[in-house]
Amino acid sequence: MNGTGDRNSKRTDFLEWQEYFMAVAFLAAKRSKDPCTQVGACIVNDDNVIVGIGYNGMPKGCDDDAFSWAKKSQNRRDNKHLYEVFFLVCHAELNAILNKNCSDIKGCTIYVALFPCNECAKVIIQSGIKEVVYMSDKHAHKCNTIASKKMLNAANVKYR
Ligand SMILES: O=c1ccn([C@H]2C[C@H](O)[C@@H](COP(=O)(O)O)O2)c(=O)[nH]1
Ligand SMILES: [Zn+2]
Repeated sequence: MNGTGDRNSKRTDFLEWQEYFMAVAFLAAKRSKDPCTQVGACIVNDDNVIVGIGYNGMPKGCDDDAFSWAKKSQNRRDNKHLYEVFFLVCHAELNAILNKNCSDIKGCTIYVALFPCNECAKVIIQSGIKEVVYMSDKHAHKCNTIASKKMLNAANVKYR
């Protein structure tokens, strides 16, 4: 339909590219087992072709049921964020980059549900991605997000 019910003319209520790619990122996030924060990422090239998708999950071979998803376990080694700094979980952006279906993602854009952390910013920069489009910046006040923005700025990776 075209938004007015007219079946003889082009639809007008279709998803714009950006809405579509962000929706794909959110769909990928639905695969995450993280009880608190589900993150999806979708990498797109200049031809509007999706070249990588990922979500936050335990590394391959690390059983979702054997590794802890807790944030504040008494034994800090059982937390998904070991010692608040190192992560057990593979982040959505890392997975999307590792899952790329082409040899090179230089110049691509990554759509993410959550602003990338410092670790993801490093991988984004090194992969040659030139732009980050994000939905939530709920950790903007945290050191890792501030460091992430500092690195992205220095490397001339745009974000919006
Ligand atoms: O750049 C990022 C930052 C975080 N994530 C994932 C990693 C975790 O599974 C959650 C964050 O958990 P909280 O309980 O909100 O601390 O988000 C990511 O994929 N990419
Ligand atoms: Zn990250």
